[in-house]
Amino acid sequence: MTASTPLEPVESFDYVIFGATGDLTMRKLLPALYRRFAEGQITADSRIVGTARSPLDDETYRERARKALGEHVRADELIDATVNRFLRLVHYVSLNGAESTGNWDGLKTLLESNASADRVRVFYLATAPDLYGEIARNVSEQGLRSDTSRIVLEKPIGTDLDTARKVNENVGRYFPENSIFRIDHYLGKEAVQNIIALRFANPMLERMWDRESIDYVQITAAETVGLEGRGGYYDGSGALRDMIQNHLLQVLTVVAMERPESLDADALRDEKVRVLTSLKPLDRNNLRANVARGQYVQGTAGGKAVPAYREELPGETESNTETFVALKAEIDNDRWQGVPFYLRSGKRMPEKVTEVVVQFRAGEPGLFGEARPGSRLVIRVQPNESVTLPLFVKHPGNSFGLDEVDALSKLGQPERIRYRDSYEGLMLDAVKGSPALFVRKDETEAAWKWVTPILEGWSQDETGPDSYEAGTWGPESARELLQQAGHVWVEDIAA
Ligand SMILES: NC(=O)C1=CN([C@@H]2O[C@H](COP(=O)(O)OP(=O)(O)OC[C@H]3O[C@@H](n4cnc5c(N)ncnc54)[C@H](OP(=O)(O)O)[C@@H]3O)[C@@H](O)[C@H]2O)C=CC1
Ligand SMILES: O=C1O[C@H](COP(=O)(O)O)[C@@H](O)[C@H](O)[C@H]1O
Repeated sequence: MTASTPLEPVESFDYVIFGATGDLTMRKLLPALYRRFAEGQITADSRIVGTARSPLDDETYRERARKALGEHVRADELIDATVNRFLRLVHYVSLNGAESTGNWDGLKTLLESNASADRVRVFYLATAPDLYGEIARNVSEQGLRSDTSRIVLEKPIGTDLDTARKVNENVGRYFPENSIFRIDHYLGKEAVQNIIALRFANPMLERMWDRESIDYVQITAAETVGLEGRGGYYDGSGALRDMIQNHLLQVLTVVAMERPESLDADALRDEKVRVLTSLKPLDRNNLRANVARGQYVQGTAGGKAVPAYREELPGETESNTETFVALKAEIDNDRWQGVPFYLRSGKRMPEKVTEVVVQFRAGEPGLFGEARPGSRLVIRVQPNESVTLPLFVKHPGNSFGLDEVDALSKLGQPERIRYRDSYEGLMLDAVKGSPALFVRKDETEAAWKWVTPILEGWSQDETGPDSYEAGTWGPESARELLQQAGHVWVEDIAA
């Protein structure tokens, strides 16, 4: 299997991962670095230094890493000799990142050995976010931060506006904003980046991308999985914080932003912030009409009976955490006034699908009889990335009957081309110091500013989430949300 374009090697680097024994590192970060190493983008003298509190030596950590690659990299991408060469890059330092005592000297000695002073250092924080400030402080005060250092922050940045500001402030004391890379892996997805190309490289679409032509937009990120052992984290989070505040709002900004002056990081991010700050506020006064929340009960997933959310939680039965959210967002600007953006994400849905559906307005009655239904542009983010835009054409024969055909179908790549995992490109962008696909401080705070009143409204509403059966598209209230405006979710159109 080949990848889309050959990759240029990046300069040698040291990648220090805090939280190196955790799920994210094992499932996403190490596999991403391995794949880029296998493709020749990472030089053999680069180093990947895992740190966590667990007392492990290099060899034990490498064996864990080998096992993780075996589990999370596809068999046809795993080559023993390449894995062995990759593992030579991997080191481990046992360290409590939140404490100033401990083996910081060990980490420093390792980083300073056999490396020039200006070698790029990336500190990737894959721990709980309440440790970010302390880790940033220690990295800085222990003299590990250089002019060519960057710090990558995993989501979630806080749990509401106040805590997000604190995380940003605490990290910002030790790292300048241009070296802080807030990762949102949805921005690393090819099909999300492709929305920018689709909108601004096709004058026809660019001209039609507004309230004159577009009736409404749907952005769905549906998952079939439930808690997957992450109940401790998820129950304190819920779908709004876990998916909407970050991933879906990021997709929304890319769909809705004005044409940026260039593709430079700040030009793009300025436009994205403008979208976020133009979102009409949702709060307890208008929540019921604009937001539906749900929690799954027993049902079926992948042909198997699955338990209710509350039964999946360790020892907890009364949780009111939402595993599904659907909401209507409106953007208060000239381009989008009156156009609903329906956002929806949930666990235990019938299928794993992330999709943007742009519903164009219906036509007038005319030559072909009744008003023609509006076209629907469907941008499939995952799986099977594609873009489809059905058009009506004349049915072959003497009469003017119509057929619907996919005029623009499957921009997805030929079969043998591998769409790279979203973490791969982003992790290497951090090495290159390219922040365009990372979230700026004001973006993350603007997103929290919009989301926090929803959380506050819910906390004052004792009704809790509506139930939905696992394996369905969420509670009835999600359908009703669209029905008010005569709209329907895409699966109901197809049904
Ligand atoms: N897992 C996922 O799919 C995703 C996770 N995230 C976010 O990434 C972060 C990590 O998630 P995940 O890997 O699932 O979490 P885990 O609980 O699996 O891992 C946490 C890691 O942090 C380490 N750790 C905890 N305390 C300290 C400390 N004081 N100093 C140094 N290391 C410490 C732990 O190791 P030890 O106990 O040995 O110290 C462990 O390696 C979280 O913020 C999560 O929300 C974001 C997107 C997806
Ligand atoms: O950030 C997260 O994303 C995943 C979904 O990511 P995807 O790339 O598979 O769509 C989600 O399962 C997880 O709960 C959330 O923390």
